[in-house]
Amino acid sequence: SPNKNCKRLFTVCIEGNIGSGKTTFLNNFKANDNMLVLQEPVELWRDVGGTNLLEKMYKDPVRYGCLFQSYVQLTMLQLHTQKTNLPFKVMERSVYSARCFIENMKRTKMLEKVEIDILEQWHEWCIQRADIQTDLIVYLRTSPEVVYERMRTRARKEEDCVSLEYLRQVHDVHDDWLYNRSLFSVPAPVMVLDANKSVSEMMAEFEKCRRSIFENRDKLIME
Ligand SMILES: Cc1cc2cn([C@H]3C[C@H](O)[C@@H](CO)O3)c(=O)nc2[nH]1
Repeated sequence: SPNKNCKRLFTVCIEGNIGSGKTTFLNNFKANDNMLVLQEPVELWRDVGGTNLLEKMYKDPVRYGCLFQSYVQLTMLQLHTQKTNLPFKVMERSVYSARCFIENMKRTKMLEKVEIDILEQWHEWCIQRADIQTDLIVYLRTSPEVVYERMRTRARKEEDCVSLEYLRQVHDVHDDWLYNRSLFSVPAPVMVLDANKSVSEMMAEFEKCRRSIFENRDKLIME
């Protein structure tokens, strides 16, 4: 049944590098009772029937990169297709940014051609056949040096071997996709925010973003 104001669901995906402030930004949306807020299912990736697949991927990306990304794809697809009667859904990352991480593994030769082919076929099927309507992408754009410091401070144990060089690579793929628009097609309008700012300065950015989502929802929805 359509949500209470009889308009179709409006979906926002928050994208950005590791440490770009997505979770903090996303948590602000939880204050709205008309939004389904879906954080990245990292806890699932850390415990796949007792296996910490995130840790294994970072320790041995050649051996576990493909398996990890295929599980990420499944868990993201589950979130994209999660039904709600609420008018808004806000997700942390997406099957689109999953493709960015796969692209980076391709660029850095972590994946064999056959692994890339299978992951891309899965991705293509998701895009063609699954209902993953996206209406707005919010890109928390950062510099690799800034997110490197934040990542070190946050000290997620699986990331303790992540280098600044890796963050530069992930940044470049996100920038090619969402800023330079020179990589994959962009499935929705993009709002680029300067996420190098402090948490308090980001609150103002968040407020602007939240207001423009509500005010421009009708305009932003592409029929
Ligand atoms: C869609 C998608 C999210 C995602 C996260 N990650 C990693 C980056 C961080 O270290 C951790 C949580 O975002 O998982 C990844 O390697 N590949 C991914 N693909």
